[in-house]
Amino acid sequence: MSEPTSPEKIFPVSWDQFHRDARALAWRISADGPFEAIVCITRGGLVPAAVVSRELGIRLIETICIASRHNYRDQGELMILKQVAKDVVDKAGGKGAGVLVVDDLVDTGKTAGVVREILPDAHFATVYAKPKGRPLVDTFITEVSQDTWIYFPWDMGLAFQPPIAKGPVG
Ligand SMILES: O=P(O)(O)OC[C@H]1O[C@H](OP(=O)(O)OP(=O)(O)O)[C@H](O)[C@@H]1O
Ligand code: HPA
Ligand SMILES: [Mg+2]
Repeated sequence: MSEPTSPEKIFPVSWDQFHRDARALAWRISADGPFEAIVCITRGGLVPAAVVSRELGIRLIETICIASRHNYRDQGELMILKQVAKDVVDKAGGKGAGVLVVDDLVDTGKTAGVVREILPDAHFATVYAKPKGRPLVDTFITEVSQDTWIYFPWDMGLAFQPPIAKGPVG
């Protein structure tokens, strides 16, 4: 995906907003439980998983470590660096029933599709969703267009903003 140029194609998220959205996700999921374990998709899923586990009182947290963007935005070959532990997969019939899978967002759905193959009966939750990946998630909070890039707070820092009107600053 090329760099978006118009402001509406850029979706920056502050820590505050991310916390609020992750907590809203926990509220929305709470009726679908109880869940025995969370499987979070690293690395992006680590942050919402911390918030959701605190809100829903889930203390068994497992990871599946997947890397797909080896070069910032360019999606490359999807690599599973660490699988889900067998005892978590084996819960409730071996297909992930009672397991909550958490990620920060679903974009093309490639990552979610791979995890769904491993845990077909798990409940899949992301904070944000883009249209292509949306059918793969059970619960999400905010949808953005496919050509929007979401900037997460852990990828950003404070920076000077030039005024909207052109011309010399000051
Ligand atoms: O729906 P998809 O097109 O598969 O994209 C979504 C995935 O891409 C990002 O992870 P990434 O692989 O970049 O790694 P990271 O979580 O370590 O940043 C994001 O955190 C999702 O896991
Ligand atoms: O919009 C995005 N933002 C950050 N990481 C991502 N990984 C896939 N899509 C995105
Ligand atoms: Mg990720």
